[in-house]
Amino acid sequence: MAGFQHGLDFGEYQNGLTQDDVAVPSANKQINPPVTWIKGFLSPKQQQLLLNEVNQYPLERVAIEVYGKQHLIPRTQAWFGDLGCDYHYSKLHITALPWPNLLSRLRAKLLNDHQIDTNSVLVNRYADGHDCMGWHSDDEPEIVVGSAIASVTLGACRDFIVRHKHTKTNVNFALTSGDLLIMHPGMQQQWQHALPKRLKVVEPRINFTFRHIIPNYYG
Ligand SMILES: O=C(O)CCC(=O)C(=O)O
Ligand SMILES: [Fe+2]
Repeated sequence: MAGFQHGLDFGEYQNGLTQDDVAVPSANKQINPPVTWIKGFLSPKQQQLLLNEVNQYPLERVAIEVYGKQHLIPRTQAWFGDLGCDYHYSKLHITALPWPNLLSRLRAKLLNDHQIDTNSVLVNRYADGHDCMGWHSDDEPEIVVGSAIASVTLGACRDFIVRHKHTKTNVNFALTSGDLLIMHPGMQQQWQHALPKRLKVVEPRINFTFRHIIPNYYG
C-alpha cells in the first residue's frame, strides 16, 4: 500500500508518483499530478475557529503589473511567515506579517500530521465566484527545492484545476471546506493550476498555501 499513508478514512486521492514519474511525459499516456487530497483535514469546529480568525486578517486587493498595465487582483490576500520570509510577486515585495495564533497551529499540524515543514503562507480570499486565480505554477526561485506546498480550504466549494504543462492533461479537484491538498515536490515544474470563475457561487472561499521558502532570499 505504498503511497496510502495518510487519512484513509477520507477517501483521499493519492497516486504515489515521484518527480521522475512525471518528468518525461510520453504521448497518449494519462499522467496524474503528484498530489494528495485529504478531505476533512480540519473538523467543522476547527474550520469555524479559523474562519473567525481570518476575519481579523488585513486582507488586501493589491495591484499587479501585466504587460505593463496595473490591474487589481480578483481576490484579496495576506502573507504571513517567519522573519525574513518575504514574498515576491509580479514585481511586488510583500513583507511577511507575524503568524496569527491559529494559523501557526495549522502550520504545526501540517508538520505533525504530514511532515510538511513550512515557514510562510499566502492567504487568498475569494469573495464569491467572480473572484478567481489564473493559470500559474508556484515555482518562484525562493521556494526551497524539493519542498511540498500544502493548500488548505475553508468556505465555498470551488474547482481547483491542474493541467500538465506539455500534455495539457486536466484534473479537476472540487475542494470543499476543511480539505487539504498536498502538492508534492516536482508538481510545480510539470504542472500548472488555476481557480476559475464559477459565477453561481455566492459564498466566500478562503485558501491557505503553506510554502517553505529560503529566508532573506532577496537580501
Ligand atoms: O485558492 C486556491 O486554491 C489556489 C491558490 C494558489 O494557487 C496560490 O496561492 O498560489
Ligand atoms: Fe498557486
